[in-house]
Amino acid sequence: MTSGQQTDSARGAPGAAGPALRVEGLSRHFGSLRAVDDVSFEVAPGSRHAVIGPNGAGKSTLFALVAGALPATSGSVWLHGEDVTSLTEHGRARRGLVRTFQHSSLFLTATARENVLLAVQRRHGIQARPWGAVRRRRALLEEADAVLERLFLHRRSGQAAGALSHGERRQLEVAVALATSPSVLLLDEPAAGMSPADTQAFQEIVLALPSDVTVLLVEHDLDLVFGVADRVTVMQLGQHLLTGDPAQVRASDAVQKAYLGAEDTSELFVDEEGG
Ligand SMILES: Nc1ncnc2c1ncn2[C@@H]1O[C@H](COP(=O)(O)OP(=O)(O)OP(=O)(O)O)[C@@H](O)[C@H]1O
Repeated sequence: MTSGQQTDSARGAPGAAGPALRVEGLSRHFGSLRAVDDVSFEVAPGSRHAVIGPNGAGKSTLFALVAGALPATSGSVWLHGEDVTSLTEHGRARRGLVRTFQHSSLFLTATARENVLLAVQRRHGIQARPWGAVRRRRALLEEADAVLERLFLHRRSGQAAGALSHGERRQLEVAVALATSPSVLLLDEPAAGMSPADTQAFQEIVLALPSDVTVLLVEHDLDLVFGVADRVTVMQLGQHLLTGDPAQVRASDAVQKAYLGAEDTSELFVDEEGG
């Protein structure tokens, strides 16, 4: 079974209608600062949903609240209709809400394949005796290789993670997350530090993710956001400004003013037609 071939139970409630992810009145205060202030929005199953906003808008804090890395001051996080607010990051990951890390969490001396294999093994609960029977080993390797191929890393599978380029490492981080079989994949500023060419390549990777994996992406790079997202949430000063489809967000005066703090917004959203 590959990451794209999962049981309904691994994806949350079988055949569940309703959002894959919902945040309801979510707040996080640091002293008197409301870094995230009463934010509510929903992420539809299978969506590529981006969270954007100017510096200090609260995106990273929101991401940490959703992932379970930071406790909320108030509000709740729902995964496939289940309230996961009280669960740790690990508990949420076990239910399918899996994040990548902005800073590398890879074993740099292990190969790309070994990094993915470890995640596959963890998913199957194999820790003490990783290799077991030959047949089982082969099945696990096939699963790891399928993930590497989906992430366009199969030609690099024998390379040590530390020998990969920055962009390839970011790909591998997604591969490791995908190998744990998430229903909702959280991507934390994947384009940070990437060259334009790497960012372009990463766009293809996000587009190639299994369609039944819901993706929530926090990202600065608007080219990447508008290249992959079917839904965008905009934050400003900790508050939810707008959730809409990309065209609505591009057309919103409020969004453009939030970014520039001014009326001159002509350069902000440049699409391929130059508009
Ligand atoms: N641990 C913390 N303690 C105090 N203030 C914090 C903490 N983390 C974030 N903040 C503040 O909360 C606000 C939101 O920060 P956050 O990093 O979530 O915004 P962001 O939208 O991700 O910004 P950027 O785009 O610059 O990464 C900022 O004013 C920030 O200084």
